[in-house]
Amino acid sequence: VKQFVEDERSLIKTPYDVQANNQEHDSPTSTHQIGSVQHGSPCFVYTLAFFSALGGFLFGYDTGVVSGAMLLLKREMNLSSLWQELLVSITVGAAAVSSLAGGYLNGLYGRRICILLASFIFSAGGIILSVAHNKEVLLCGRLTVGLGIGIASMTVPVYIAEVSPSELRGQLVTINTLFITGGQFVASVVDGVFSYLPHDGWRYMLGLSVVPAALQFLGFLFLPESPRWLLQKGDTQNARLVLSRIRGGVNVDEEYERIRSSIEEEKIDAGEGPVLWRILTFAPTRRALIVGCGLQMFQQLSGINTVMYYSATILQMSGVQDDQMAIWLAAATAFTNFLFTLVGVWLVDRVGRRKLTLGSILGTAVSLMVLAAGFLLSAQASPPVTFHPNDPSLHNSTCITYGLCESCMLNPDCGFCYGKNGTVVIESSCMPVDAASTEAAAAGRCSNGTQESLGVFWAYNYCPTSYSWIVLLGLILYLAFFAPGMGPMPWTVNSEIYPLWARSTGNACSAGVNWICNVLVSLTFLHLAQCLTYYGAFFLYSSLALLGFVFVVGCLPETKGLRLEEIEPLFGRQLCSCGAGGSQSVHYIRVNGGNYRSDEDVTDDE
Ligand SMILES: O[C@H]1[C@H](O)[C@@H](O)[C@H](O)[C@@H](O)[C@H]1O
Repeated sequence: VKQFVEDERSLIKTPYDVQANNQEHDSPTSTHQIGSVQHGSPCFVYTLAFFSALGGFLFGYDTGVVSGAMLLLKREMNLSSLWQELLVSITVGAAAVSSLAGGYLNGLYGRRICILLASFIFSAGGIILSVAHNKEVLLCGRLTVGLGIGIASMTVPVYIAEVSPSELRGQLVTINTLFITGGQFVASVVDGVFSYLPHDGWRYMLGLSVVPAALQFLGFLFLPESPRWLLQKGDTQNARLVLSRIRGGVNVDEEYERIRSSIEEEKIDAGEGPVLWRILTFAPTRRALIVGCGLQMFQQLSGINTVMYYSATILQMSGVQDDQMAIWLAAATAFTNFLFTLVGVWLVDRVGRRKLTLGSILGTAVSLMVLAAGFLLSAQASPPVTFHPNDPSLHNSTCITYGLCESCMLNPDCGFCYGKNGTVVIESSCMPVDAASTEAAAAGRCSNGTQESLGVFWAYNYCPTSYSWIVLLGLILYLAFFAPGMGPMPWTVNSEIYPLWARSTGNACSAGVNWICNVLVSLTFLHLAQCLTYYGAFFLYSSLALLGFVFVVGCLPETKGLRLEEIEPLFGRQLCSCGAGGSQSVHYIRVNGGNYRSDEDVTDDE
């Protein structure tokens, strides 16, 4: 530590620093031009962003890997559907709880310790999962990784935002979401590869997350704390050293002074009592919290995780019969999500957060309508049940009571067994699904292993249709619109809209809202589909996305290019009147230490 401090001290005295100081004094405008400050080489900042975003990778990997692992686990451990559901949702539930707790830990111990803690928890969870010998230990492992995901999901964007120069901030925080979708893609490839192993493939799937987790842990042993957090805690010397290190010595004094004076001003705003109470009772932070939580809520309510989770089914509807093929096509879906998030990284600091989010959510709503229309047309053309097998073992089954493939498919206990004459469906029946696998019927022509020889097909969760191309089109459009904007922007915007004193708690609340809505949407999708059918469910998501569009039009100000300290004033105006891109032309002044007002409205006396 001593050596580190010495090194850092010598860094301050570099010619760079002298040059920076001179420049600053020569140029009277340098502290007031929005986004005009040129920083030194961002190499170190990229390194910081990479190691932090490994947290995003683990978030994506651990949420994505479970669907493939479950296919093997349910066979090897004989899991009931309740246990399968438990193993999937306990992770998301734990993430919701720990993201909320993460706010407190972040404020108290700092971003770096929280990232170290999350990577330690991820490693421990990975180890528990890979050596698990029964389902209870598995559950404990899934709960552990969930705790890691929650802390990482709220800490990493905050850390990256706080160490980035303003002109790169959007891009660097969005890289975290790129890593989330990258993690989901890698997980689907790992699932595909290890699904060929006859035994224990799931141990590798679940255990491999230890590698990036350990890498992040080791990396963060050597990486610094956020200078903003250090300054807030009064550790001025280290804050100055770290800032100098991450800026390569350029413009350090200016940034240091700006953060320091903003912390001083914030002390006046912050008031007394618990942070959440102070956020709620101070208008600008209350508005920021509504915007942050609203964005996270609409991200999940527009159904990303059902689309990802059911992509295999959607693709099966498009005519892919083979299960192994469906796994690989689900990997293609995850890759598309990743690819379009890359577009978001490229766009965010060019077009700005507001335009990107608006275009994305509108496109998402339209794509959901296309998806719904595809499902609607498929349902209308749903083939009827024409063959009723006379098997006494089926007499108690509800499956044989359905008259259409559509209703048969919506019952998770049933599947559709049919023959083909050219493209026409013939001799179709609705049969109970095999208890061990959804790949075959419990009895009759479509029971295990006999389909091919009898020339019949088994459709679980979908109906044979000629409109599947519309559904496929909807899926691709959905990912193309959602991934660049609605995927990353809620995380990016939340990392920058709160003042320092409210940042940990604000992000904890909004991340909590994200995880709670995630659980809600995933747990209700099947019931929703049963009550409203697939097209009803997707029309509902589409309407929610449209509602989100209205919310974004009214409430999301542009934060592109602004320094973190310049963003709070944007929320000094009434909520839902922060118009498009106003930040570049309107200047705000804090009046008498209270609310911000546009400088045009403030009199000289004030
Ligand atoms: O931003 C991410 C990303 O879009 C992921 O693909 C999704 O699974 C997460 O729920 C979301 O928070």
